[in-house]
Amino acid sequence: MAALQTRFFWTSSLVKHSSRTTQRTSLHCRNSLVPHSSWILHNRPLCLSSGHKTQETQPQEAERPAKKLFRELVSEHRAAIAQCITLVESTHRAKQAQARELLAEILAYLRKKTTENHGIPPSFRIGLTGPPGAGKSTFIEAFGKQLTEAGHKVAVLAVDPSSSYSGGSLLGDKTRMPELTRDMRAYIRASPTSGSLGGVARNTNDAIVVCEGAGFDIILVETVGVGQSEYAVADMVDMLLLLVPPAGGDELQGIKRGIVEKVDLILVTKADGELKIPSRRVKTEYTSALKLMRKRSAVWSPKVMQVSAVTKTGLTEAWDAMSEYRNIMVKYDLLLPKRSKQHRIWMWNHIRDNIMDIFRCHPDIGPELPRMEAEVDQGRITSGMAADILLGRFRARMSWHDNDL
Ligand SMILES: Nc1nc2c(ncn2[C@@H]2O[C@H](COP(=O)(O)OP(=O)(O)OP(=O)(O)O)[C@@H](O)[C@H]2O)c(=O)[nH]1
Repeated sequence: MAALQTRFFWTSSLVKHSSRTTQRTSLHCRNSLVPHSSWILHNRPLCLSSGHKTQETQPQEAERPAKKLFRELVSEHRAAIAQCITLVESTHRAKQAQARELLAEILAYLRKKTTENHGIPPSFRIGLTGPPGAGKSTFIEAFGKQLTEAGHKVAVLAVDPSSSYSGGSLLGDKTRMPELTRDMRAYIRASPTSGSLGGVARNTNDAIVVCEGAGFDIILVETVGVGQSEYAVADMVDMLLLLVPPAGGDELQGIKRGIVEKVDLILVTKADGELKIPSRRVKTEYTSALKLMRKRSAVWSPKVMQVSAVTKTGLTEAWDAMSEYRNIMVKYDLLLPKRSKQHRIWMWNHIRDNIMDIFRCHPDIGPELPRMEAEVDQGRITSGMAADILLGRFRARMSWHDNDL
């Protein structure tokens, strides 16, 4: 356990701070209809500021709700974390204005902390993906406990859009991690219940910021290894881990090649008892598979390691590899640019999702869509022509016309 602590060299003076501006503008984009990103930073939402009184009429102004929540969050009031996450997930308009204000406060606070720490962000964001049954929650429970015992504060968040449809696996579900749930140095948040992957991903991105504001220095983001959620998580974290079970065939247990190309560390789970030998074989398979893949980074080659959450073997070594990765990213000034790039990706994802919704719900477009799709299906019109017609109709009805641009 001492090893876990002493090898955690995060404060390097080698790194220069490089991407504050990009982070600031992109992470705030809470609503794609906001006209300019700086508006959020420099103006309080109109609905809140309109009732502002002068000192003469109201000498003791009540503390604004977002300000109060922020103060409680950074003072590490435990209840404030859930309140803040609920606020940033809210779809209520007035609450969204408060959420913007809260996130702006947290981001400013985190920027300050990053600057004070020579440009190194105060948290390490680690994504965990893997097929159902790979042993993710058991690993998080054992690994998370080791980290908290070594003095870290660990937040566990989840990206699982399937849970909102099927009521099925609730990642981050407290019953799956009983010890970590009771641990005061840990915080576990089940998957948000809002619908689409885009919505869930957006909530998770904001929840990461809240947890960082609350002082969690390790943020574990768990996802199911199905659908698109595993790709989404890759763009939310500093490092991506793939957990694979020791059983399976020659096809790398059906794990998509695409995700293997994105991972930074592969952990073959359940390396204990009778599963020790299959686990070693799977490790060899993945090591060979990685050698055949195109090298993604000049500074880091993904590793494959064996772990057992039951016997707790390999956990310290896995943490050492994670710390090494982070230290390398910091040393070569790659961590903040990686985050900036991710924030930009998500800003455009949210804008795209919102604009698609506006387009589909437009009164001149929505009713036309089934007919247009049928025409395209039957080959009466090309897909390009159909898109041109619909977009032309949409553009004609928007308040901004080509002449205004
Ligand atoms: N022998 C052994 N079994 C393990 C280990 N880790 C997990 N398991 C078992 O593997 C099964 C699945 O573990 P989970 O942690 O629930 O796996 P998961 O990836 O979170 O699965 P989902 O909840 O379906 O996504 C359980 O029966 C665990 O007891 C391990 O290190 N060794």
